[in-house]
Order: sequence, then structure tokens, then C-alpha cells
Amino acid sequence: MTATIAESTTVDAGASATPAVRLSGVGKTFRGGAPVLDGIDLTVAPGEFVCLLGASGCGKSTLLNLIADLDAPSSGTVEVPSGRAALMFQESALFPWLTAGENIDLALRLRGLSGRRDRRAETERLLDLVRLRGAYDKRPHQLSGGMRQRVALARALAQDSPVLLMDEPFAALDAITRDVLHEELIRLWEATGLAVVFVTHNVREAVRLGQRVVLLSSRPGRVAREWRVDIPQPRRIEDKAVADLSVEITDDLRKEISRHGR
Ligand SMILES: Nc1ncnc2c1ncn2[C@@H]1O[C@H](COP(=O)(O)OP(=O)(O)OP(=O)(O)O)[C@@H](O)[C@H]1O
Repeated sequence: MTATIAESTTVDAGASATPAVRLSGVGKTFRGGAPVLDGIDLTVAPGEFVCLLGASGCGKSTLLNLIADLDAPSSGTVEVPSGRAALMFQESALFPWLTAGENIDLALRLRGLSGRRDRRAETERLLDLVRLRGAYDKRPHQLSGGMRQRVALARALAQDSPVLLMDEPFAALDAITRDVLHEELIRLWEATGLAVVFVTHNVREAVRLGQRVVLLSSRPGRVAREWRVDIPQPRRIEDKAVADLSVEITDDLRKEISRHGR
């Protein structure tokens, strides 16, 4: 196993190529409140897997919403040169009155795919990709939490965006299901070449998945420190190298939390 290199300086994300995402001096203040984010500079390279880590309430979801263009920054610029990024949440947010297949089909229609037969074939391909072959006619309530997240992932992939934003997508799942989905996500990421921005407050999960872990400070959220994770995939959450780096990052996270008296 190669060495894990922890760096306290900003990690170069491939500055020369057109980035998948570029945030420059991004700040966000909601009306009447204190600044939530301040001076965020973050570049995500095409195909890069970045985990955003931080204490509860430090602005991780706010940052993801800005990248997803669901909200506008109060200052600075957010660029997603390929267009809109796909977004996936902790709750699957599937339409309960539609089947799994119809939920994906809807995303394909919104993408502008008009042929019913083409959409059906693409939906089946996506269900296959997330290992849910045969689940087209299942309604969300007939599926387990892990299966619903697989459908949500297929629906996000249906948008055909090279950028996938994931907001604590596995936080509500049991440890074993989460472990399986970590494996699946890495397999998909390697197969598709997507850039992924994955928000979590679980340090081990961040180190298990990311090529880079970015720690946000709180009040206001700023990039406190980042680490490149040079542990080869497939990793396991219980690997010693994952555990060792997690301890180091947790120390920094603790400092961030205690700095704000949580
Ligand atoms: N629409 C909004 N209006 C006002 N305040 C908001 C809004 N959205 C978020 N906030 C505030 O911004 C801060 C950051 O929230 P955010 O949800 O981005 O944090 P987070 O790091 O994702 O938290 P968690 O890990 O608990 O999900 C919080 O104090 C929250 O109350």
C-alpha cells in the first residue's frame, strides 16, 4: 500500500485543464444572518472525487446548493463549465406515486430525451448500472432505504452531467448497506469518470471515498485544511491507512468544533 500523504496547504486540483467546478471567493449570507460561507476558493478537476467535511451547520449543504445553482452566492463566483450539476440528497426524494423506472424516466424526459423506447432502454441500462435490474415497476415504498438511494443515484446519472453532487447520501443507512454502497459508488465513479463532490460529516467515509478531503471551518465556513488521499482503491473503511488518516483529520475537525464552542 502506498503512503498516505497529508498536506496542510491547498492541493492543486489540476489547474491547467478546464475544471469541473470552480469556486472563487465565494461567500453566502442569508438575510438578517451572520455570514455562513466566506471566501471559499475550491477547484474540482474533471473526474476528481472530493469529499467536503465539516461540523454540523458549517455550510456544507449551502455550498453544494450554490454549486447546484439552487441558490446564488452573496459574493464571489461559482462556475460549472459543463452546465448544471446533478444532485443527490440524504433522502431519496423519489416521487412516491411513480415507480422506480418512471422516476428515472422523468429525469430523462427533463433532459430532453423524447423517444419512449430510447428512454426505456436508457432507464433499464441505468437500473442495471446501480444493480437494480428488474426493479422498473417497483414503487419507492416497496424498496429498502439502500435500494431507494440506488434509484436516486440512477436518476442523478440520468441527467448525464459530468458533475455529481452528493449531500450525505448514505447517512440514513445502516453500516453494512452503507459499506456496500461505498463500493458501488467507487465502481461507478471509476466507470463513468464523473467529478464527485461528496458532503459528509463522517471522517472515515470521507477518507474511504475521496481522492481529496476538504475540511470546512465554521462560522463562517472557510476551507480550513485539505488532504490528498493516496490510498489505492478499493479501500475498506476498516483499513489501517484509512483509520490513521481519519484520526489525523478528526483531530483537526475537533479543533474546529471546539473553536466554536459546540
Ligand atoms: N435558507 C436559509 N435561510 C437562512 N439560513 C439558512 C438557510 N439555509 C441554511 N441556513 C443556515 O446556514 C447555516 C449552514 O447550514 P447548512 O445546512 O449549509 O450546514 P451543513 O454544514 O450542511 O449542516 P449539517 O451537517 O447539519 O447538514 C446554518 O446555520 C443554517 O441555519
